[in-house]
Amino acid sequence: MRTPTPDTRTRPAPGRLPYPEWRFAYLGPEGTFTELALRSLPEATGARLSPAATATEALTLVCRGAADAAMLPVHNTVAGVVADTVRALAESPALTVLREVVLPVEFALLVRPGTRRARIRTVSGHPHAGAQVGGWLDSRAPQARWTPAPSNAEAARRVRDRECDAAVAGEFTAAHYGLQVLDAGIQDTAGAVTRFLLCARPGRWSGPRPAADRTSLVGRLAARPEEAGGLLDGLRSHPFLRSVSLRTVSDGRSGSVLFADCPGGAGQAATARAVGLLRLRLPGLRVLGPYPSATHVPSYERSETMHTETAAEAGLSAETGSRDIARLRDRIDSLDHLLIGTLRERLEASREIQRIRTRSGGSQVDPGREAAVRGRYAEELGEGGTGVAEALLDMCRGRSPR
Ligand SMILES: O=C(O)C(=O)C[C@]1(C(=O)O)C=C[C@@H](O)C=C1
Repeated sequence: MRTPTPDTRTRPAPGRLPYPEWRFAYLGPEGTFTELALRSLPEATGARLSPAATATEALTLVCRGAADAAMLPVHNTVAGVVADTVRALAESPALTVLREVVLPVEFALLVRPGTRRARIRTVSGHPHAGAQVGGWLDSRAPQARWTPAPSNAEAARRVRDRECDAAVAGEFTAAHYGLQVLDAGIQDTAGAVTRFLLCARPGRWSGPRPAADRTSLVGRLAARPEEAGGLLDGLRSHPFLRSVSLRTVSDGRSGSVLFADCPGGAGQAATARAVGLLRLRLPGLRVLGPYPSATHVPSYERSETMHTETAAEAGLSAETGSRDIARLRDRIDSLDHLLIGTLRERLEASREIQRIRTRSGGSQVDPGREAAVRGRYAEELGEGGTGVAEALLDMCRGRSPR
């Protein structure tokens, strides 16, 4: 399958320009798969799109208010997590994810017109592209030396400017840089897809709440990359985290960065439990989302308050005194997530018992059992425990007996 070429000159019908003033950053320069991913969103139609040289630069534009959202590649089914993106997300002040886009990716070898394969000495591309065409290059251009670039389109730019002989990029990238497609479909594995995330500052988008069915987390770990594996194994075996995908990359220094994907969004008990537990164990993690996965494609409306915030306000935290409070509140938020998830589960179990009992003619209430529940809470939590037990029982069976 060929990747479609985006026509940057085409303007859609006026009816398809609901948010013409949106400003998007993306991993550029022009001609990246990330640009394709961004252009696949209806919101990008007619909006101002700004290529950024790196993931960090794209997120900085968002944090400073110079862009409303940034599209970045985050994962590829063959090459894994995009380390630059995950590191940049971990370094950025609070951001969230609005949307996910998934695109099939196929690669071509691009050269200046007339270059023969035997004359290629240097080949460049994003490390992820390199990981997907390594076998092809070894067998078809073994003399070529690989030099990584921040993006495939940047590699194409380097070929155009004679800094390099060939680039591994999408076929559509050739037209942007006056290059020729020497070989197409050079990926070693068919059917690879890349996942992209549209990242924005929280609270800047309003409108209908889409069906958010995925929540991600990102953050720095104290563990060194070689220790991170053991840490992840421990987490993966926890019953709350069985359906959570956990991946780490090196932070480029001595530590690691974790990227986690949880199925489910706000209001789902299992997600709340998983998010709460992860943040409790790894307090440095930040929640991205929840957001609709690529199978759900809703539209967003921009918040009225969007332009009232200044760049100075963007992501800059308050002074030291409030930092401790913020940290502790983070912990409380994690604990509340956990509690809420657990409470929902308790509610379901309790209601099920009551249904079973009343269906067979019994009473909804079991005073003996309630006394035991009250006793346990009083014993474990002291005086306040009785009130907690009472509130719990009221919630689970309704408000009547005391
Ligand atoms: O354990 C039961 O029999 C329940 O029905 C559950 C439960 C509870 O939520 O703990 C709720 C109502 C009963 O009066 C007693 C206890």
